[in-house]
Amino acid sequence: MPAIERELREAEERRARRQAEEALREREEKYRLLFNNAYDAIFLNAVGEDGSLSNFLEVNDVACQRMGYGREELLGKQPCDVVDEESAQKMMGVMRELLRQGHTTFEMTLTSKGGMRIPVEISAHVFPLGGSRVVLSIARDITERKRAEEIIWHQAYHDALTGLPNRVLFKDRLEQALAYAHRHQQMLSVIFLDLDRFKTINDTLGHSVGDQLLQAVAYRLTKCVREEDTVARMGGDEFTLILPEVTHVEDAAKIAQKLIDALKPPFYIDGYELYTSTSIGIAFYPTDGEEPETLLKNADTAMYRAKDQGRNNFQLYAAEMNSLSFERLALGNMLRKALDQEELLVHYQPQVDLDSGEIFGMEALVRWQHPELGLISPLQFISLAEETGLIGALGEWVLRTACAQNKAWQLAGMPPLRVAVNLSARQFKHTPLIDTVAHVLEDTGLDPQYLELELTESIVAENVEATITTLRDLKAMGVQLSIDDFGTGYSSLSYLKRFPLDMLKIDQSFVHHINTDADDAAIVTAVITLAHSLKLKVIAEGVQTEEQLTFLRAQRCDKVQGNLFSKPLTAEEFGKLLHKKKEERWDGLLTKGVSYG
Ligand SMILES: Nc1nc2c(ncn2[C@@H]2O[C@@H]3COP(=O)(O)O[C@H]4[C@@H](O)[C@H](n5cnc6c(=O)[nH]c(N)nc65)O[C@@H]4COP(=O)(O)O[C@H]3[C@H]2O)c(=O)[nH]1
Repeated sequence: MPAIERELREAEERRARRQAEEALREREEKYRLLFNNAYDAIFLNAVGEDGSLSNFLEVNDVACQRMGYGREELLGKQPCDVVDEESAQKMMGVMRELLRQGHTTFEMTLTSKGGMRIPVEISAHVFPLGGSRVVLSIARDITERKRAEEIIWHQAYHDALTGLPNRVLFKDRLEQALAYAHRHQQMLSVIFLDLDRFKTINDTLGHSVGDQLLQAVAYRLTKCVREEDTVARMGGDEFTLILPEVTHVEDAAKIAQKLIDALKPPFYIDGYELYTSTSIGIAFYPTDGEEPETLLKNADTAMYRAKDQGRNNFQLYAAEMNSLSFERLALGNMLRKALDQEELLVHYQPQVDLDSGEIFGMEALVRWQHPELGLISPLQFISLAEETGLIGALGEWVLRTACAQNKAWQLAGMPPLRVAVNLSARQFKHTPLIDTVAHVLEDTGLDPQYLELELTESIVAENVEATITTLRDLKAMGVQLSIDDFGTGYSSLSYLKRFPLDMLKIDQSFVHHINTDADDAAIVTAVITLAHSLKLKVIAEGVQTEEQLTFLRAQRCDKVQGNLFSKPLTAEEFGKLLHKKKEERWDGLLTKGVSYG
């Protein structure tokens, strides 16, 4: 081919190549323009062998802008780095579907660099590219749509005036709460509340004032309950509450009282000082019904009973519970005051060593001297103190009083004795026991060896490992430890070996019948033998007769306590007894069977 012709052809080829390259660049430019100016964020990822997604291979400008990242920065990330935890989990399920079908659409939430959550609808497709597979994801920002959906949802399920859940949402929540309570075998209570004489306010002062009052009432009601409780407005002046996980009837009664009290202070609306009160009905799952409708109906019935009773009170659907619950509620409030107003006192019951015949210690027993009701037994108020959370303060008060009194006797020249103080199960579990005991011993100056803590079987059997740790800490302090009411509870002897105990206390219910009931006698004998084999001392409580004492001595019981020797005494009486007994032994008593006190 002539040179000129070759040159022309080559020039033509170069021109064609340039044109093709130009066309390719233009096309690429167009695609890039489209890619970067699309309304949606676009991401490209490779799919690994195991179906996982690679780092972003490509992202458009919109993706960078919305997510607040620079391009290079975003390219270094994986999808799971830019979504919240819930979305990350969702993506795993979605990936399976995507790889199976080749495409899918789903909603999730992206997290921007600044931590902002961006709800998006993702449309994802899988394509083959260069021998492997890639996923192209187009993410449409649906913030506005979500907001609109939320507003619509809120309007459908909430009361427009107060913003509280409405009847529909209340029913839905109640159904869910009932299903949960059923699964976990828990109680649940439904409260129905109606404002007293609301109609009068509405009719005389107008709807605007009425509406504002309802809003203010709604606000006060929600302040009385926990976040997981539901307060709803059923319409008019009727409100309902769901209290999940109420463990005692008294808990619901207490909240009802709180609601009543919350509405007592005046409301200031449009220059008026308004007073309202409420009548409340309470129904419980499962005792008063298992269906939402039944529970609501029964709470409503109880509410009408409260109205009949003169308004401004609450009633339980099961009428027989009312007096009990009121009584305990009132007593709980009184107990709180009793602690402040020093109506509590400690009595001391001597404990006698059967070898020496001497008083070796005393049990501290709390008493409540109520100004009108008289002396109230601890059996009545200890459980109440546990339920109301007062046990921590009460227990510490008893411990401090008993230790201080014991130290005072020692300083007065009495032979040093050991004071035994009861610990309740809740006190053991829920209060910083070790710190409390250490502080009390330090403050009172009592040598730890003169303090004994009496635990019940239920304490030690409940959480063995935690109990062992606590008991070891107490023991390390030098405190004595005993098990109270032995034999009444869990009858598992296996733990005895594992606990650092000093003494075992035989419950008085066995002691009472040791001379008449062969079984009780056999149990007492067995317990003494067992305790001795574990190197524990045994004390029998509730010893009332000489026959019982004779039996216990024959069985080699170490120590005794009971009305045969002395009933629990005031601190003053006990001091006098110590004075009197300072020189004497209790042998005479033991052999002659004379009782003191
Ligand atoms: N029938 C009869 N009873 C006798 C005799 N000897 C003693 N008792 C009574 O038996 C109870 C012995 O105390 P407990 O088993 O620890 O049983 C105590 C203890 O579990 C609890 N308790 C008392 N004070 C406290 C305290 O400060 N804290 C805690 N957590 N519980 C306490 O209340 C329970 C009852 O205490 P109390 O009514 O003082 O009743 C005392 C005592 O008065 C007797 O010969 N015959």
